[in-house]
Amino acid sequence: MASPRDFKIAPSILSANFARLGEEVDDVLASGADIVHFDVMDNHYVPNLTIGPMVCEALRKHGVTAPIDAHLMVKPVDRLIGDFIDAGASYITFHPEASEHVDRSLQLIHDGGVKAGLVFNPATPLSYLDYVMDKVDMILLMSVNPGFGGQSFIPGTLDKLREARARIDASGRDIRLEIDGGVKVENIAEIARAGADTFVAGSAIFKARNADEPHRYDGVLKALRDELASV
Ligand SMILES: O=C(CO)[C@@H](O)[C@H](O)COP(=O)(O)O
Repeated sequence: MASPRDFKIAPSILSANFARLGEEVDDVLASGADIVHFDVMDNHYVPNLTIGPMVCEALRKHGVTAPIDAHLMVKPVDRLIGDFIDAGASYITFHPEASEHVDRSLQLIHDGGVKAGLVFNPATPLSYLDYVMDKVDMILLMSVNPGFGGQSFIPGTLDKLREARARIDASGRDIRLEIDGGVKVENIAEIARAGADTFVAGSAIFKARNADEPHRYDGVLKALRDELASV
């Protein structure tokens, strides 16, 4: 299992103010976040419509140098992979049931020099990993059904995290185990104990600006890290 030093916090910009997205990303990174979690929704695979590669590229041009973790909630998958590679994504993750050829999609991502991951909805079995474990750099478990921020963490995800952690440990590979949905100060330690090392949090962070500095999120990020330090 990852040591506490390996824990990473990835604010989901789905909950940021899109009218001032560049500043929001600057603010949350300056406040101590590690990774920008970039939710791509297509109103087809999931019932919501968000942002695409042009916005990812705009964040890079704005000066964002932190890793950008592009979570593709889209179907089909492959036609967007090249665009996100060109736009500067650091990780590209996709849902295996949305890809015609999972192995090929992973290969396309790696061919672009980008880290690749698979995303599992609450009811999607981890068996999709069976023949591609050597080709994933990240496993993302959804602890809500994808499409919207602000939902409650599905408790059954804790057992799935334990199973995913066992698979990663057995593989001996350096694979991040990311959790997404309903992550808050109150439950992040329990989620970390179940095996996660990378924590996506949207509403918990972007609805918790510092009381005295409206453009900072240090307070909530410190609270999340304090909880992780107790694990
Ligand atoms: O991908 C998704 C939802 O589909 C997530 O990234 C949410 O944006 C997380 O939001 P919170 O549950 O943390 O508010």
